[in-house]
Amino acid sequence: MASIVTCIAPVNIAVIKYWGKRDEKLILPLNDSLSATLSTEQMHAKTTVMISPNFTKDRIWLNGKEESFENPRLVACLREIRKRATSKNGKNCELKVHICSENNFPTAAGLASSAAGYACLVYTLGKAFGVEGDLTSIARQGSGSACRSLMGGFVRWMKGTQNDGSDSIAEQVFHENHWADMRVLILVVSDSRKKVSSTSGMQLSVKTSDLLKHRVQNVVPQRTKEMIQALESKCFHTFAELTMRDSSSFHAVCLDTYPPAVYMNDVSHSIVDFVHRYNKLKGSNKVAYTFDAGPNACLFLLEEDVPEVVGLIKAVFPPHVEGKTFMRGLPVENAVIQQDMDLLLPSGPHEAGMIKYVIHTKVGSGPKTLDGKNCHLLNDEGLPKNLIS
Ligand SMILES: Nc1ncnc2c1ncn2[C@@H]1O[C@H](COP(=O)(O)OP(=O)(O)OP(=O)(O)O)[C@@H](O)[C@H]1O
Ligand SMILES: C[C@@](O)(CCOP(=O)(O)OP(=O)(O)O)CC(=O)O
Repeated sequence: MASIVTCIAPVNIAVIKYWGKRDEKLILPLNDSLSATLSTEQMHAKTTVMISPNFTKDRIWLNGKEESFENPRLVACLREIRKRATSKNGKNCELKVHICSENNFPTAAGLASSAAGYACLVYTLGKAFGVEGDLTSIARQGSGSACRSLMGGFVRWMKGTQNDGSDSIAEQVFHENHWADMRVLILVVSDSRKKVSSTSGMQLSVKTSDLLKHRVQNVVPQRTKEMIQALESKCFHTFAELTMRDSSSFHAVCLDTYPPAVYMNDVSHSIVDFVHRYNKLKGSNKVAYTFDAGPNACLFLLEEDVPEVVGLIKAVFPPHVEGKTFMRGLPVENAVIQQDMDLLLPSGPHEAGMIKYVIHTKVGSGPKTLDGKNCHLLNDEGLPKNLIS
């Protein structure tokens, strides 16, 4: 008998960045990291897993196209799930799987698709094979940051000290409702594939950057403690400063890498400048930026400040085409405070189209199983319903 299951999983954005591995194969990090899981309403990976005695080999389709199963990270995740399933129900784990996955946002563009993608893969495989217990140590082997997408709210991935990685797991630090008015704006500067992947960028940093050693030993441990305190007490000013400092510390390591790994571009730096000018005008930190391995900005802010900040973003970085496609996930009308514009725009608005679109979202929950036949991405024969030839 064939069985089929479909799940969705969220993206996460680190406020204390993971950058550098102590073990490439098991994907063990050099430092702890801490992230916010984003709501699946705006951005998610969706994965269907079908197990059937009729299948002759394991197959995977990603965004409508069949991909090779030779990918060692994919193989590792499936092997670990089967290993865990063996001890429970020895029969199913011998059967072959068909996997079909889609992201509802750009893949490999620095928007954490690998995190949502591998979290969803491992979560769905876990459901299909009846595996219980911690899955973060398996998702980690798909992509390090994926282990943080298996839970909602604020999540900490512990570096661990064991050579086998058994203590390098992720845990929820605060539930998604802990800071209910926290909001997130993703400013998409580019959604094309990036030149240097996180995997190879961090490999080179480990080999060549002295600053990375300093970051791992002297910066991250203390900053992580302070970040947890700021989250606990919901002190946005401190949370914002720590978030911005950690983003800059990570990009400084990228520049200290030889040859340098350059992920932020001129638009990213204009966004940094805009945020600092705005915070100065307000007299405290109202917005925080963080950048992953790409030029796109992720802004954290409180709900009450969203209308003003969104209005200002539109004025400072005017869209090419005004309308629904620029602002996604935001139903409210937004106001701009015109009298403050001179301080934010020392030399007038930027040219149109520097920011392609903005996704408005919030902190959300972990992966979910979907119900109903229509939710599956595979048909009764185990082939994708939406195949791109
Ligand atoms: N839904 C998915 N299911 C399985 N694998 C996925 C999925 N989405 C992405 N991936 C894997 O992740 C890879 C993209 O990872 P990459 O780290 O290059 O980009 P990113 O995650 O968008 O960026 P970053 O990690 O810097 O935020 C894809 O090529 C694919 O192998
Ligand atoms: C900058 C980051 O987004 C790096 C993410 O790196 P990945 O998890 O994509 O790398 P691999 O473990 O090699 O797959 C920071 C973070 O998410 O913590």
